[in-house]
Parts: sequence; C-alpha cells; structure tokens
Amino acid sequence: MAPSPDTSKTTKLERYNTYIRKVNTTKILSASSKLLFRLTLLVALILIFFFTFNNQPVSDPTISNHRVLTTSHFLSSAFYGSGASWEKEVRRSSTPRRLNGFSVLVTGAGGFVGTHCSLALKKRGDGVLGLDNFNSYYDPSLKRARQTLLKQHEIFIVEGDLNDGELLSKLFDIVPFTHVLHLAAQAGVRYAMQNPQSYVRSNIAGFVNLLETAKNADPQPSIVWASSSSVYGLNTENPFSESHRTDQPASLYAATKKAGEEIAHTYNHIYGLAITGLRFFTVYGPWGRPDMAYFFFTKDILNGKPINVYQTHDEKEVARDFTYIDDVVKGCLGALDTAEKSTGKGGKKRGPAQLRIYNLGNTSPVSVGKLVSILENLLSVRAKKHIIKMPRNGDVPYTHANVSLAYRDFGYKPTTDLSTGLRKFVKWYVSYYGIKPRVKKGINDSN
Ligand SMILES: O=C(O)[C@H]1O[C@H](OP(=O)(O)OP(=O)(O)OC[C@H]2O[C@@H](n3ccc(=O)[nH]c3=O)[C@H](O)[C@@H]2O)[C@H](O)[C@@H](O)[C@@H]1O
Repeated sequence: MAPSPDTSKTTKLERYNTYIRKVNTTKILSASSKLLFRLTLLVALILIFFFTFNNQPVSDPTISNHRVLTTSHFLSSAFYGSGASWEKEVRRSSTPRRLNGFSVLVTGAGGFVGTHCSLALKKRGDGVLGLDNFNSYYDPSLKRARQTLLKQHEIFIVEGDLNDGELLSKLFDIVPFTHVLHLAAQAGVRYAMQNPQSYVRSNIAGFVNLLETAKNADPQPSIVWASSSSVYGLNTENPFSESHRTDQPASLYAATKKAGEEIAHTYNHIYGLAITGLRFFTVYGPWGRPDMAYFFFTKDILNGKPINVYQTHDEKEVARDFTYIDDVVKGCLGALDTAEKSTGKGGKKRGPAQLRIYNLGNTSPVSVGKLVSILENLLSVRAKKHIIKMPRNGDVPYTHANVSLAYRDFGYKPTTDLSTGLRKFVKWYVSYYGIKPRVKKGINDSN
C-alpha cells in the first residue's frame, strides 16, 4: 500500500489562510460599522444642533441671546461675503447720492432707532449700509418688517453680528465709511437680570470689536453711538446734565453703557477715533420696541389684560422724560453732521480727536400714570391697573434731561409732547397690527 501523502502541512496552511481571511473580514466589518456609527452620530449631532437653535420661540425673553447670536453668527458666516452680487449690494447701498454725502454704517439698522435714522439719512442723500443680527430678544418679525421698509428705500442690511470681526473688516475693506452710527445693543433695563451675559456680549465685547475694526480702517470713520439715560443711575441732581455723576448705575444694562463711555474714551485717546455718545431718554414712537412699557401697555390694554404701574417705595409716581423718535433722529443726524474726522490711520493716532457726550431727552418728565391715562384716552379702553411698588429690577424712579449742550452744539430742540407722540404711535400700532374696533374716532385722521 502506497503510503498516503503527508497533507498535514497543506491542511495547516489552508486552515491558517482561512483563519486570516476570517480575521480580515471581521476587521473590515467592524471598521465599516464603526465608520457607519460615527457618521450616524455626526448626522444626529448636526440635526440636534440645527433644530435646537432654529426652533426657539421668538418672543420669549428668557431665551438665551447667546445661543441666538451664535446661531445667527454661524448662519450669517455661511451667507455673507461671498459673491460679487453681495458686494455690489453693499457698495450700492452705502454710496451717497448727494455731493459730499456721508457713507454710514448703521449697526442695529433693523432696530427701532436704527430704522428711523437709516431712512432719514437715505432721504437726504447719504449712503447707508445696515448691519443687524436679527436676534429674538423681541419679535423678529417686527425687525423683518422694518427690514422690508428699508429695502423699499434701497437700504441693504447685512445680516451679521458685531462680534464677527472678519465680517466687520470685510465691510470696511469694501466701503470707506465716513461714519458709523452704532445703535446695535442689548437694550432693556429689567431683562439684564435674566440674561446678563447678552449685555456683556453686545454692549461691551461687540462695541470693542467694532472700535477695533474702526481704528484699523483707513480712513478711520467718525463714530456716533447710543449710550443711555440710565447711566445717571442713582444720581439725585435734576435735571440730569452731562457733568453729573454717572458712577452709580442701578442696572447691569446701565453699567455696560457706562463701560461703553469709558471704552470710547480709551479708543479716542489711543487711536484718535472721533467718538460721540448720545444718552437717549426712553425713546418711543411708531415701529417702536415691544419690550418697552408704552408698547406692551397698549397691547395689554387692548387685550383687557392687567398692567403693572410702578410707584416708588415712598409711594411717589415713577416718571420718565419720554422722547419722541423724530426728535431723537434729528439729534442723531445733528451729532453726525458736527462730528469731526478721526485723526488716526491704520491703527495709529496722528493727533487729538473729538470726544463728546450728549443728552437727547425731551426735558419734560411725565409720570407712568399719566402715560397710561393718555393711552386709555387714545384707545378708548380703560386699563386694568395694578399699582405696585417698583420691583428692585434696575429701574430708577425718575429721569429728566438737560439738553442745553446738544442745543448749543447742533441745535437739538425736542418739539413733540407725549400726547402728540403717543397719538402717532397708536395710529401706527392699530394699522400695523390691523386693529379696528374701539380706537378713538379720529386717530386715523390726524398726522
Ligand atoms: O432711557 C433709557 O436710557 C432707557 O429707556 C428705556 O428704559 P425705561 O426708561 O425703563 O423704559 P420702559 O421699560 O419703557 O419703562 C418706562 C417706565 O415704565 C415703568 N414700568 C415699566 C414696566 C412695567 O410693567 N410697569 C411700569 O410702570 C418703568 O419703571 C419706567 O418708569 C429703554 O428700555 C432702555 O433701553 C433705554 O436705554
């Protein structure tokens, strides 16, 4: 019998090869399933991120502005800055139509004062480019409606955030702005207790970012920006003058505006930026801010909802130097017209530059009780008033502007009393929100 061949070596080899194939297949399978798992995780994370940041209820003031800003920044970075047509829009909007006209970057152009100032500048032939992040501190649909209004007047708003240095530099690369009207801010006195960080982000970090860009620009623009009557804080001298104490802010909002004034000093001192701060006193009017008392009182009175009317702890009336928007716009344009050129260039100072602060108020404080009775009369509805002690929320009991400095330097003279201004506001309100019944006859007939 022939000896059977020794197959033990080939069998071993085959077994070994089979084993290797199995191991490799398992490795490939496990690697691809890992890859698949990671991809799924990534997609899930992107989806979670997208839905979390884009499905926020818009009018809830408790929403963290930070998240909204970050998303807006994220989205805007994807949209802006590419394409010849975008640059063309930027150039077209900011080009003046009158001889020696300004080219103004208006930050917060989708806001209340920003919209009115942009329209006024455009109307007289200046070039206006808006910048706004359309955050949801209050109903963004109102900001979008203002944007539509500006678009009808050929004013383009770049959608982006003040803290986006790249975007700001790009805008200054495209346009040699002569002026910046800086109105973008986290506004509101009481909301600062709910979302303190948003005040730091917009009013301090955002402002610094803007000044950094402006100081590097060539030419450097002149800057006019919105400070606030709230910087007077616990000051007891009356009426408030620019020389009075502003070192006792009653709210974080006021503290960030005061910080802005000090920061303005620094950039003026080091870099030669010409800067003018305007202390606005409770500005109201058509296209106003829904977070302000006159606005939400109107809404609540019409809806039969109770309103809280504050009084001081010693039971005195709380009062404000309510200032009508058209007067404030004249003040802003006056400040722009009298702003001197910045003296620096490309981050270097070449000589002393103008630094100014002005009150823009109405010079006649009115109590909140009186404000409510004017509204009741205009709306023909009785308010359900709850008179309560002013909560400790950053409010001050009283504001009253002395505007002689603004009058001396650019002829600022407010001419609208509260009844006249509120009549115009109510007329706009009922038309904008399509409210017909009960509003006093004649409200739509007057100007
Ligand atoms: O002039 C300013 O510096 C500031 O003016 C307003 O702040 P404020 O004067 O507090 O305006 P509102 O929030 O509209 O309040 C007006 C008055 O109504 C009172 N109020 C407010 C809310 C409320 O429920 N009840 C009430 O009586 C306030 O105490 C205040 O006296 C703006 O909201 C700030 O952004 C701005 O910087």
